[in-house]
Amino acid sequence: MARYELVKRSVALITLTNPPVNALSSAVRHGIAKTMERALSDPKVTAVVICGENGRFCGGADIREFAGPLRGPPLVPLLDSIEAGEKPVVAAIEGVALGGGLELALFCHYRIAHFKARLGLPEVTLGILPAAGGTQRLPRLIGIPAALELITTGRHVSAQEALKLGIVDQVTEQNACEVAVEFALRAVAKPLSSRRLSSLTTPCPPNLDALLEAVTMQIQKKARGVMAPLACVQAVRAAATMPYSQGIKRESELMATLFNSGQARALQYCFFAERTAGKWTLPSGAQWNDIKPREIRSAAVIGLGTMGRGIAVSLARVGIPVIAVESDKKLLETGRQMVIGMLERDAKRRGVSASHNLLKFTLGLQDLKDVDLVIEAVFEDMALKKSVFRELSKVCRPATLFCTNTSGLDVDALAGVTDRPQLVIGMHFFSPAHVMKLLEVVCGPRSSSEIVATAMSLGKRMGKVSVAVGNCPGFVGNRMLKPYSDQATFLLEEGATPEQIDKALEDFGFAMGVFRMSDLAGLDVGWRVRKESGLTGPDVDPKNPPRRRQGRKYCPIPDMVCEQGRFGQKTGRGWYMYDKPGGTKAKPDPLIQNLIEMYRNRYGIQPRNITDQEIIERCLFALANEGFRILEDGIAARPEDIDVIYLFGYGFPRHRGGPMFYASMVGLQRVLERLEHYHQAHPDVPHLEPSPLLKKLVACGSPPVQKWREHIKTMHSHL
Ligand SMILES: CCCCCCCCCCCCC[C@H](O)CC(=O)SCCNC(=O)CCNC(=O)[C@H](O)C(C)(C)COP(=O)(O)OP(=O)(O)OC[C@H]1O[C@@H](n2cnc3c(N)ncnc32)[C@H](O)[C@@H]1OP(=O)(O)O
Repeated sequence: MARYELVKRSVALITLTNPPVNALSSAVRHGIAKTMERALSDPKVTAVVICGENGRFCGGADIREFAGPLRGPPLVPLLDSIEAGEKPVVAAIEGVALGGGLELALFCHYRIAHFKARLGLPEVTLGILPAAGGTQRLPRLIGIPAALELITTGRHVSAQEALKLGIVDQVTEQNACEVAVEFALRAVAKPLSSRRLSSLTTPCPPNLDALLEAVTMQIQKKARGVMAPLACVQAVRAAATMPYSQGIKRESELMATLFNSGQARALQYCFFAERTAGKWTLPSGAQWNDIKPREIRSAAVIGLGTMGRGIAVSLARVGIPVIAVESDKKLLETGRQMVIGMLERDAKRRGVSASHNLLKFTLGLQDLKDVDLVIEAVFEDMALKKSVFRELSKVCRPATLFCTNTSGLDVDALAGVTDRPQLVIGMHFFSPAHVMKLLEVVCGPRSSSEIVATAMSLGKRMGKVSVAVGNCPGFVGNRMLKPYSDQATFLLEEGATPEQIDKALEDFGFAMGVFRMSDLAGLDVGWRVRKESGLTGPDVDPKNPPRRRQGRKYCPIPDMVCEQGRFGQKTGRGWYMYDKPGGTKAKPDPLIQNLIEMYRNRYGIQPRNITDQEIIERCLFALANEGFRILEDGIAARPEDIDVIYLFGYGFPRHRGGPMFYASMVGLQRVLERLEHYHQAHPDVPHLEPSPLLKKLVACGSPPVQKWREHIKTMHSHL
C-alpha cells in the first residue's frame, strides 16, 4: 500500500498505492510507517519524496473505516516521525490533497503542487474535524483567519490559491514528483527547524476573540444545530492560545465529541449516498457501468419559462450548443434576454467568458430536425405536452432523444404519442434549474437503457446529482411532499400556526419550513393540481362532506388562502405577508390567523396545544412512510436515492442524513409505533398508516439503511 524506490541514488520515493484516491487506510498507514522507517534508517538516503499513485496524492483518511473499530497505526504519531526526522521530506501533490492527505503533507517539510491540484480540509462536511494535526498546523502556517475559513467551511482551494496562502512552496506544470525529487536534493543540508510546523508559534490577529465570535455567529445562523463547525472554531482557538502539544490534545478531545455522533454518521452516509445514487440498474439487468451513453453534441429546449431558461443555461455553460424554442415572438425575445443575462452573470461569477455563441433562438420546431436531444419544458399540461411530442416526432430525425421536464406527469403517456417511446425519458429539474443540483431521471417502462444512460450522463455533465426513478404521479420527491404538507395543514386545523410549524421544522434543520417554502414556490401551482384532480373547485360534488375528499380526510385551508388571491411571495401575501410582491421577508399575518380561527369555529374544532415533537413526528414520519411505499413500489431503487433527492431538491438538513436515514436513526420500531399511534387518532389519513415495508423491516430486527435493499429485492421494480 506504499511503494518504496530509491531514485537519483539518494532520494527515497514513497508512493501511496490505494486506488482510487489513495485513502489512508490501515494498510496504507502501515505502508507509510514501514517505508519511512526504511528511508530514515538507510544512510544512502538523504531526502524523501511522498507522492500518490495515478496522479492523486491522497483523498484523506479512509472514511469507510470510521464505521468499524479503529485498527492499524494511529495517524498522528506516525506523521510525527516524518516531521521529526533529520532528512527533508517533500510532498509531491498531484490531483488532490484532502483531509488527512493535506495533513500528511503538512507534516512534510516542503510541499510542491501540480497546477491542477486541489487542496483542503473537508472533514467538517463529514461531521468531524481535521484530527491529524490539521487544526493546529494550518493556522501556524497561514494564520488564523485563512485557516479558520478553510477548516470551518471545508472549502477546497486550487494550487494557485494554496501558493498565495502559503500552504505550498511551489506550483509546477511539470510532473510534480520529478520536480519534488529535484527540490528534495536541493533541500539536503538546509536546516529543517523552521520547516517543522509544530515548532512555530501561530501568528495571532489582535482581534482574535472578535473574529472567533463573528465566525461562530455566522455558523450558528447558516448551519443551525450543526456541531462540527463549532468544534472546528474551538480547535483553531486552541492553536492560537495553546502550545502545540496542548493544542493537539484539545484537537483530539474535540474529535472524540464528534467522531461517533449521529451528525457525523449522517454526513458520512450522505457522502456515500451521493455516490451510490448515480449507480442505476434496470429490471432488465442493464446498469450504469455497462451501458454506453450517447454523445450529446447538440440539444434543444422547448419553452423559455423559468424552467426552460435554467435548463438552457445549464446546457450552454458546459459547452453544448442549444436551440431554444418559444411559441411567440414576444415570449422568445423575453426568454432570449433572460437566458443571455443569466449566462453572463453565471460566467462572471465563475470567472469565465459567457458562451453566447452556443445559443440559437427560434420560433419553429422544424429547426430541431438534426439535434441529438430535445428537452421539452412547456407549461405543466398533459395535452400541451402531448401535442409538442407529436409535432417533434414528425420533425426530428429518428435517433433524436426526447426528454420531458415534468414535475409529476405520466412520462409513459407522453412516450406513447411519439414514434419512439423507447427514446423518451423524464428529466425533472428543480427550480431554478441552473442552480439546483438535483435531477430526477424518470424512467418509463419503455425507456431504453441507452436513454437512461444518456440522461444520467448528461445530468452529470451539467453538474447535477442525478437519480434514476420510476414513473408514478409526482415521481419520488413530489409524491413524498404530499403527506408531509398534508400533515402540516392538518396540524393548522388542530391548533398550530404556520409560524409554529415552520419554526419546529427550521429548528430541526430545514432551511425553510413548509409554509415559507410554499410561499416561495407559489401556492397557485398546488391549487391548480388540486382543482385538476377534483379535490377542490366547481367539480366537487356539493353533497361531498366539506373536510373529506375521495374517501379520506381533506383540509381546504390552502384552497381558502388561494381563493383570496394569496399566492405567496410573488403576490406579497400567502401564508405570511411580505413588504411587497416579490419580497422575501416573511411576517406573520393576522388575517391568516383569523381565517384559521373562523375555519375552526365553523367546524367546531377545539384548538389544542401542539408540541414541536408532534409537528416533527407527524410531518417527517409521514414523509418517510411514503418513502417506504416508494421503495415497495419499486419507484426508487434504494433508500439512499430517496435521501439524495430530499437533500438536494427539498432542503432536508444534511446533518440528519435524509428522511430514510433519519427514520433509521430514530429507530424503525419507534417510527412504527408513533405512526400507529397517529393513525389510530386519525384513521381517515391513509398516509399515517404504517407501510408494509416498514413493518417488515421492524419484524426483521430493523437492519441498517444500507441493508434494506435485501428486504426489497423481491418486490416489483419500476426502474
Ligand atoms: C471516542 C472515539 C474517539 C475517536 C477518535 C478517532 C480518531 C481517528 C483519527 C482520525 C484522524 C483524522 C484524519 C483526517 O483528519 C480525517 C479525514 O481525512 S476524513 C476524509 C477527508 N477527505 C475527504 O473528505 C475527501 C473525500 N473524497 C472526495 O471528496 C472525492 O472522492 C475526491 C477525492 C475529490 C475524488 O472525487 P472523484 O474523482 O469525483 O471520485 P469519487 O468522489 O467518485 O470517489 C471515488 C471513489 O472513492 C471513494 N472515496 C473517495 N474518498 C474516499 C475516502 N476518503 N475514504 C474512502 N473512500 C473514498 C468514493 O466513495 C468512491 O467510491 P466508489 O463510489 O467508487 O465505491
